[in-house]
Amino acid sequence: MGTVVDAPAVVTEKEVVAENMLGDKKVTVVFVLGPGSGKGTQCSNIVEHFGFTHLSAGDLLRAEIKSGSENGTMIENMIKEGKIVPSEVTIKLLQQAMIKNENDKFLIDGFPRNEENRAAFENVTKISPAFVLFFNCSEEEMERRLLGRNEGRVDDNIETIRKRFKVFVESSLPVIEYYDAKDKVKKIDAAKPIPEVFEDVKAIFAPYAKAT
Ligand SMILES: Nc1ncnc2c1ncn2[C@@H]1O[C@H](COP(=O)(O)OP(=O)(O)O)[C@@H](O)[C@H]1O
Ligand SMILES: Nc1ccn([C@@H]2O[C@H](COP(=O)(O)OP(=O)(O)O)[C@@H](O)[C@H]2O)c(=O)n1
Ligand SMILES: [Mg+2]
Repeated sequence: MGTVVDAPAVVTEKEVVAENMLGDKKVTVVFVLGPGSGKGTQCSNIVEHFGFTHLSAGDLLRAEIKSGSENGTMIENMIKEGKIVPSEVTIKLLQQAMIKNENDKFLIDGFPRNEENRAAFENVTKISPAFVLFFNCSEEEMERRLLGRNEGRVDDNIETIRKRFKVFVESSLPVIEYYDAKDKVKKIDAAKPIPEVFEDVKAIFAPYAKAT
């Protein structure tokens, strides 16, 4: 009896996800990092001047808690401890928000916070950031800003703030180093007053100026 040889596998037409495409739109994504450094504050300015849509991973996670989602309790516990929520949860929220929005330019604030966030986002979405905006600020200044924020956040207390900074150093800095090796990091001195920080931000975003 002859050996039965498997027929060569038919090459099925795989769904090819093209780089930086979201459905049929090509998107520009900028990651914004640096804990308690004024990311949200500066993102609002960028939205106003350069026509980006601001997506804060932290805000999306907090909205998910409020919506009564089945993941709500888990997310709340992670935030209270300053820990990073599993990527699948955060990426789903970011992806949904990008798909829902007609814009093609997004500021993704507070993400990717660790290697798992970074790798999973690139694998799932095939989107690479145009660059990473890193607001650099000392731990002391970050503490001062977060303790004065007064938004009633469960994680803006000294104990959680210290944990968040430790997580930033251990988990988020390696992500910044990863992109720095690709020459994609634009580091900004965030210790200066808000308008001065925005002057530096403006210089970086000039190529994305809205056509008037
Ligand atoms: N350059 C700055 N100097 C002083 N305070 C700032 C500056 N930028 C932001 N803040 C204040 O610091 C707090 C944290 O800012 P926020 O934009 O929420 O930071 P992040 O999103 O990085 O945590 C807010 O109360 C904000 O008003
Ligand atoms: N990619 C992310 C972003 C936020 N988070 C959680 O949300 C918390 C608050 O994030 P945030 O970005 O709103 O905080 P700030 O850096 O803006 O003060 C983090 O400390 C994490 O617990 C997360 O798990 N994964
Ligand atoms: Mg913020």
